[in-house]
Amino acid sequence: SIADPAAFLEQTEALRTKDHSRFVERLRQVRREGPSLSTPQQWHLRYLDAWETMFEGDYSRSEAQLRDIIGHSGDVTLAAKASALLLSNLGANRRYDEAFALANHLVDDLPRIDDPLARSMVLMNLSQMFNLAGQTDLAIQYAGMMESAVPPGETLCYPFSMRAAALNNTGRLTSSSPELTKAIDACVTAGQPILANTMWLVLGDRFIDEGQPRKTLALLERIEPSIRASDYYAHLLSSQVQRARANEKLGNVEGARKAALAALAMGDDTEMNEWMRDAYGVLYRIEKGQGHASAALSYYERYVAQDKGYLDDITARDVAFELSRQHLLAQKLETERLARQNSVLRLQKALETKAVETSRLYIVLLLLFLASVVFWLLRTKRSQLRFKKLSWHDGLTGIFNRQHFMNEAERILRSLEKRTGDACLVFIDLDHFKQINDTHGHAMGDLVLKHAVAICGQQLRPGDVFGRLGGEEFGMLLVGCPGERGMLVADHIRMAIEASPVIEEGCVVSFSTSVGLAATGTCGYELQRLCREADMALYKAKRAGRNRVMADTSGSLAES
Ligand SMILES: Nc1nc2c(ncn2[C@@H]2O[C@H](COP(=O)(O)OP(=O)(O)OP(=O)(O)O)[C@@H](O)[C@H]2O)c(=O)[nH]1
Repeated sequence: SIADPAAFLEQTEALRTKDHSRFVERLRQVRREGPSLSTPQQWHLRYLDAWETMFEGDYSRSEAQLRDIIGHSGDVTLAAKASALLLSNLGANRRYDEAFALANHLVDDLPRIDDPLARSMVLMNLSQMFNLAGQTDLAIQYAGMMESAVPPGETLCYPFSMRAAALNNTGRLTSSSPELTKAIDACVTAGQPILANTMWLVLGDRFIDEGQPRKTLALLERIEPSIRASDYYAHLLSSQVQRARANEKLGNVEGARKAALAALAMGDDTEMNEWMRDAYGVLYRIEKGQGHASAALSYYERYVAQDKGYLDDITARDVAFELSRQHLLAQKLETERLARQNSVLRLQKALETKAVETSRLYIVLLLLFLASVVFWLLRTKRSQLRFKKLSWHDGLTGIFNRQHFMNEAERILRSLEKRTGDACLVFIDLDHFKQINDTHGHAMGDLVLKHAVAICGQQLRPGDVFGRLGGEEFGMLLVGCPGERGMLVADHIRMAIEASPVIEEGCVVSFSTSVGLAATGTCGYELQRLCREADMALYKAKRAGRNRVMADTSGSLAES
């Protein structure tokens, strides 16, 4: 019984041409015993069934089985073997277009087929297919590939047979060619009767062509039991035809006729091949030789029909091969075109990327430019402001200069006038400042000016305006301040200055100020008038002995 189904199926496969009847018997055994098979084993069994179906000549059923295996088994090796078998199936059915298309696929697939047996089968069928197409060089090349990688357990029988068959097709093979002898030896040693018979029959043909028909007959005598045992249709037919031809050559008319008729009895009339043609040829010549004109004509017509069919077949193969080659070439060109198109697209993409990068760069540059413009504008604005500020302020004391003081005073007076608010314009002049300069130096003079400004600043309120009018003379606009209060503030300033001398490097410099005041309440809001009045009051204070505050000439305010 079947203990190891996987091994059993392997062994069965190895027997398929070696011992065909045992092969068939073992397939029956599997059916009988029905061992449980894994999915891959089930597919393997289906493949062996397909092989046998084809061997028995049921090509269409075999084709369906093989296509099922190729499409659905999911087993690369088995699919390759099935494809190889399908190739010879299509070839045998003269479906050359499909056969060569498949052959081209298999040539492409070859590098991916690792399994040695599957690879060998593919190579063998490719060799056969190309031999059929008259591409003997290719056929020999694939036989050579088979030869250099014989799978374990296999022999050189297949590759040598393929090579001999291809050489036979070229017309270069003779009965003594070493290629033929080697093939026969290898197949006999390997115990491959079918392949050995194929080679023997080639030898038989060569003997006839070389004018040694006796040797052919002797050979046929020897191999007949094996041919009968194998029950291989092609051999049964071709050996009869060979016998007929050999007998014809020897002038053995009856033997020739008998063999030719036996051959014709095997096939049917729709069959077109060189053997049927040769059988009709032999019969035609026999009838003609015997003067049977009508029989001769009838055989001749059959002969011509077969010959035409055979030649048509050869043409069909050539055309199919040529077509498949053109198709392949077209595919290759298309692939190259696509590759070129791809590289153009790649270049375009690279260009687009570059363009995007460039525009990005432009944007960045533009932004940088804008940023620098904004920065430059800000800087300009800042320096403008700084210059403006500088132009508004006195360099030594930091308070408003004369011009800006006047502008500001004018502006404020305008708005005070509208709401009749109060303000006092106060002019302050340091007393005998020239003496300070002369006695203590100009630097000390500067210090005294700054000191005086600091003291005045302490007496001011936010909103008041303070500026240096020139030299040691200062101006103040006390905003929201009526005359009387202005006099008090001015006197405060005077007293504060008098009470805080400058002490510098052990040197004490005391100084005083004279102050003139003009109030809006008495002089109105006209700046010029206020200035005049304040100036006159200051003059009066100087004249009256300095270190005092005097109000405008309207006289309502007292001296302090
Ligand atoms: N150190 C210093 N001296 C200045 C500055 N501006 C003007 N002066 C000096 O101030 C002095 C002003 O003198 P005068 O106008 O004669 O008046 P005064 O000496 O203060 O006498 P009275 O005003 O009459 O009390 C001059 O000697 C100027 O040189 C300055 O910015 N720094």
